[in-house]
Amino acid sequence: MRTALEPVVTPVAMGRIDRRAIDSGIVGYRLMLMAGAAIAASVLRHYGDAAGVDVLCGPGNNGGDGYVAAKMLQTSGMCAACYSLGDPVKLAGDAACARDDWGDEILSLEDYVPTDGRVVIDALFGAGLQRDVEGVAVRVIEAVNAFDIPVIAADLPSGLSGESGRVRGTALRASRTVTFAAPKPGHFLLPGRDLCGVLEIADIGIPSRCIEAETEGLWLNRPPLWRDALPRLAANSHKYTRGHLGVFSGGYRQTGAARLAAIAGLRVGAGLVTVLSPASANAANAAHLTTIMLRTIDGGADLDGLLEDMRFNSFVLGPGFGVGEKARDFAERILGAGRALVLDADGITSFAGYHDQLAEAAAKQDAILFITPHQGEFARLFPQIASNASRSKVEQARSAARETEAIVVYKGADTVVADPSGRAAICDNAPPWLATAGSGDTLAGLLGGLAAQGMPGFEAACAAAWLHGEAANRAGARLIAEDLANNLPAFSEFQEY
Ligand SMILES: NC(=O)C1=CN([C@@H]2O[C@H](COP(=O)(O)OP(=O)(O)OC[C@H]3O[C@@H](n4cnc5c(N)ncnc54)[C@H](OP(=O)(O)O)[C@@H]3O)[C@@H](O)[C@H]2O)[C@@H](O)CC1
Ligand SMILES: Nc1ncnc2c1ncn2[C@@H]1O[C@H](COP(=O)(O)OP(=O)(O)O)[C@@H](O)[C@H]1O
Ligand SMILES: [K+]
Repeated sequence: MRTALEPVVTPVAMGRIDRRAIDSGIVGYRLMLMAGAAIAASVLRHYGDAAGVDVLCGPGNNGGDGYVAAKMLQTSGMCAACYSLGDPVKLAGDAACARDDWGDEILSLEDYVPTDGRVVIDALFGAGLQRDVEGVAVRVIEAVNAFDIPVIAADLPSGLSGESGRVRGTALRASRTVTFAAPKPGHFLLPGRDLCGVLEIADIGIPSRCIEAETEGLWLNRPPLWRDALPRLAANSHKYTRGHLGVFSGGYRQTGAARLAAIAGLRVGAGLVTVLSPASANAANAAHLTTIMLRTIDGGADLDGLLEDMRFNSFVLGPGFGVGEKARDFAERILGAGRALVLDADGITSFAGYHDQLAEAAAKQDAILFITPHQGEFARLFPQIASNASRSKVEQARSAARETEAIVVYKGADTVVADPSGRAAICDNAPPWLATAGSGDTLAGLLGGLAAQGMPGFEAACAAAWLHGEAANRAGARLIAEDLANNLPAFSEFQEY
């Protein structure tokens, strides 16, 4: 069985999905019963021998899920207590039904005290969190966090924005989070991912057609998103049909980054890889290269000569290259010649303040531009987008992609890939030991190598980011960047993933 795509939906889109399901004849309260049942099942599965469960219920439907879970746990023999934020008489709609079905005492949240041996169900706020948490909710959230007891969050840990993964004032730290129908960006974007603990996605009976109808081009970055676009070898493939990647080297003291990128590009399948080096760095490069070729490129005229060879179809520019006019000039010549360019590191910083010039170059016929900024580089190239903290990392990456006609790989533990059409994917497979010198250079090389093989841009960027994380997982925690290329999985491994 081939696993399906995994859409990620914003809380606003989730509201539309709920409405579609209800309009198609599914009773809204039935969805809440299923949601509460999924939370109760998780408590029983993981904390079935707890002394009891304290359910913290908010003023909306998230609170409703809490009352349903409390009732089910009580029915199954577990001691359950409900605490309400605000007057439970004011609950409306499905949440009021859930309160009535609970039918037992409801205590005030003011009176809640964390107790050792008991489990907490956090049903204060979910998708409807609109502003910073305040008052008694803050006090309770901080008390629970300090007490270190198991917390199962309904939909989202309270205080976490499902849209951006950011904290609104304060947020609970959950052991597990049970969300419904589809995950939200805040489950994967930092710090949200850390606050959710283990994520469970419960099927509450919403038909997949309702989810698909509201999917807004955002997915979890997993092989089903790009495996069909991976380069495939034919019996008559030869090295030139697999593409020729050129990687620019820095000066003689900055050559290692280019070689890391070059070896990754070769290992991921480019037919040929050449390090393009200033004459001053040729000796350093030559001393370390075997399969990878070396060519001197000092100035624009050398590069124009090289670009006459159409077999050079993909380039990496930036790692160790140096910041300045030369990087801008080289990037513009490559894009002007209609090639794929991975602009990384110093290449990105060189365009700080020259962002329009980059967009103009990327719009050239046949050019494909990838930019792979980490947070600091992103802020340098897109200061206005980065300073708008109300927008999620996904929205920031999408804006950057639109503005520069580029495929943006906005790096970090929660790398986001976005293309100018608005498609985006969030990575969640990168281990923290990937934060090591040279790891970004390797990612640039992987991407350059996939682009050399003609893989479409968005898919190539998603595949490169996922393979990078997977290689790091396989290499293990003592990883150094040199290990990444040797730990790449074979494509055949997940073609049936
Ligand atoms: N829809 C469905 O079919 C299904 C939905 N389900 C569940 O519903 C949840 C969404 O429910 P929801 O939309 O009622 O929002 P919810 O998270 O309860 O919060 C809204 C309440 O909180 C209040 N409030 C907000 N921020 C606040 C703050 N900072 N400080 C204080 N108060 C604040 C806000 O007050 P207001 O802003 O109106 O003053 C309002 O009263 C979703 O996460 C899932 O668990 C499941 O049952 C499956 C079926
Ligand atoms: N905490 C982390 N967890 C997972 N991946 C990380 C983490 N920190 C960084 N990374 C990844 O490691 C790479 C680092 O790239 P970069 O910052 O350019 O480093 P360098 O310039 O040293 O190569 C990026 O792919 C980034 O997504
Ligand atoms: K919650």
